[in-house]
Amino acid sequence: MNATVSPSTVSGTYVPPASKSAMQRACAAALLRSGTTILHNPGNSEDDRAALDLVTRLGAHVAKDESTITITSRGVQPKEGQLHCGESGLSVRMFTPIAALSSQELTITGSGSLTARPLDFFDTVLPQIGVRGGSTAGKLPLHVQGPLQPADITIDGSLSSQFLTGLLMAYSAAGARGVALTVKGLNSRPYIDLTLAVMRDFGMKVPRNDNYESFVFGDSVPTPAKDPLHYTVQGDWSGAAFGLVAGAIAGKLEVTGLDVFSEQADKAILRALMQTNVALSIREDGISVGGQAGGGGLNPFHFNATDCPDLFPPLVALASCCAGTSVIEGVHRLAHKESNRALTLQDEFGKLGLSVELQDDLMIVRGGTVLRGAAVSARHDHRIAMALGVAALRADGPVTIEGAEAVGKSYPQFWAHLQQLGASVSLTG
Ligand SMILES: O=C(O)C1=C[C@@H](OP(=O)(O)O)[C@@H](O)[C@H](O)C1
Ligand SMILES: C=C(OP(=O)(O)O)C(=O)O
Repeated sequence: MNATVSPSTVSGTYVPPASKSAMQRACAAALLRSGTTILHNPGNSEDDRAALDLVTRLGAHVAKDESTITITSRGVQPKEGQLHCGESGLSVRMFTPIAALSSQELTITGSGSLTARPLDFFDTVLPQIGVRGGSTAGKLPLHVQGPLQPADITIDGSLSSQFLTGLLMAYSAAGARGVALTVKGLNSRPYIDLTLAVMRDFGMKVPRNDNYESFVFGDSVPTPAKDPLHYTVQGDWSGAAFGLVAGAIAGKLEVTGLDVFSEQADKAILRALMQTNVALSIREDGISVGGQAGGGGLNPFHFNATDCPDLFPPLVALASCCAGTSVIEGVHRLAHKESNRALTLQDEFGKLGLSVELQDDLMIVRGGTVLRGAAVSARHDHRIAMALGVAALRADGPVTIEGAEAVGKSYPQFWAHLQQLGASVSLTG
């Protein structure tokens, strides 16, 4: 599908979708408890659907109605030997240790960009916790046979926090006691805060976090959550970052449905917006962004995105409209996402005439000149598609984004939402 976005202004109220990071964690936590969980504001992205399919195959019963999803479980009891993670990095990395709680032999597969993403972490870690199997030359498919036995181990947290998320959940469900997960060089730290928050909300045993270097499971026994457990999935700061940037560069929006106290990493978009001097008001019941007092331009910004790497694409769209050079740190975190995002941002924004320079860990974006209308590609990456769609609002002519359906991975309603805000978007093919 192609999306053609013509220069437009946006206005009105914007409500982002449910966070797939929160939704996938909630699915895992619902699988791990004995009882019934009712998810309110459930997500419907491709990654969310992959997680729901995984919990079904791992033994839970999933029932959907118009506004909720009910998951009934008695813990991990696989019904199938094959697990499919779609394209979701979080699902494969979180559900692999969870699946290995069972003693059944399981094969874990995925599709698209996930088949190229690194999983060799499991080859060194699984044998230390009683799990046989591992990856296929560092990639999918994975083969595992548990049962996983929590032990004191040291892991590398620099490539991705998602492996640690899975281990924390699996250790907790296995009743870990008197053991510690030691982590070297953890990146994407707020995602671990989100994991621990979901575990707490689901009445799971939560380890002590010693400065993100050690997670210690003590002797305490958690109080089980009430049954049925009602859980509301938070609005998505990662998706909302695109809406907030659209408001900042091309109009004025009122954003609701976000928890301003959320643990989500991408809430940090607010810090970058503040540096640009955009008119911004942050309240518990909503955020208004855009419509600069006095009509002034946006200032460039310097932002470290090492712990919130998914913000790079919306930040590049924002930087394209700032008068001067913006610098984003943390480029090394981008190599193994749905695409190598440093290079795809450079190539695709380059077609719009934007200079994106890569210098070691820095991305240098020279904003301030009007983007030109052109044909670009989403490169099978949802966040690249959305960043191009938002930047196109301020181009000098239509921008056609090929492969626009990529948004389905995290935000299927993205193009419809942009249209509802008044943007000219036509979808073809
Ligand atoms: O745990 C999560 O929900 C995620 C963690 C981050 O990955 P890394 O930990 O690999 O940086 C992020 O990029 C991804 O989109 C979602
Ligand atoms: C990288 C992403 O997700 P995941 O790693 O879960 O596939 C993303 O949503 O940008």
